[in-house]
Amino acid sequence: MEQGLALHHIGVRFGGLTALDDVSLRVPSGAVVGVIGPNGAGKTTLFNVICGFVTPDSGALSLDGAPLRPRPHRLTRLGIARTLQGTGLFAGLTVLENVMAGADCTARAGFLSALFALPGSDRDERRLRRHALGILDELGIAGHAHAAPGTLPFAVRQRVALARALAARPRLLLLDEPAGGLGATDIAELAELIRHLPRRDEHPCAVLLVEHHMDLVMSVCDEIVVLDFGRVIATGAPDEIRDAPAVADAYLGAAVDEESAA
Ligand SMILES: Nc1ncnc2c1ncn2[C@@H]1O[C@H](COP(=O)(O)OP(=O)(O)OP(=O)(O)O)[C@@H](O)[C@H]1O
Repeated sequence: MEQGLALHHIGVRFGGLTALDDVSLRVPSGAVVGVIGPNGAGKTTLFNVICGFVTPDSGALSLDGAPLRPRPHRLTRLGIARTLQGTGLFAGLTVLENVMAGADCTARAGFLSALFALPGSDRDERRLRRHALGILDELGIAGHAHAAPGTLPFAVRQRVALARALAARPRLLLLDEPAGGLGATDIAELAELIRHLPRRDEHPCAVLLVEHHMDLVMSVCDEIVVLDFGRVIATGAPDEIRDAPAVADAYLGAAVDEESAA
């Protein structure tokens, strides 16, 4: 049986506009797969299909060979976690509490009862706290556990958002433009972190990365899928994608369009 996520011939239309057209791709367990493409190519729509925010008009998804009908509130239970553009952290909670809140549904019940000091929740809370601290430590930000997210630099907040997603012990992590707003050093560190995710000692997870930042995608992905006008125009290893004429054409076309619009 094929392990991992697969999209089979996905089509999405918004009125008369075809946002995704016959898109197929795989994210095998243990792999980092990138989705790139010029503005409007369909990357966010693809992400939204996998998260269940957008229901495809045609095609199907599968997880470990079984049919998958994603719903945003059930993703965690399926072993899928995501980070969104921006960090989306809870401003009123500490870093540690934010990460504890990302744990799975059973644990989250523990977290909520702990938050409201319900009886019998101490053991759950200690277990959750240990788990969350372990992830903060793994991501090199344990020193910020008791800080309010708003007091921290953006790059650290991004890591907290990643830690919160990992707290749910996902087998697949969806990253939506994680390099947005980061400088070159932060991006290099993020690349190292992403490469580490499928090799974690506990709970290794595959990654689907939707990203504009080409250097990051080229340096972390095992495979890259290139979208243009909603269609897959190339799939391959970073070296193959870098040299593919269709990819250069798509980006060049987009650059020319932007220039003439300006
Ligand atoms: N909810 C929507 N209703 C109508 N059209 C939409 C909707 N969402 C996206 N589109 C259109 O679908 C196409 C694909 O958009 P999408 O946001 O998926 O592209 P993208 O590759 O993520 O672009 P960017 O890199 O600019 O974020 C675009 O033409 C966009 O205008």
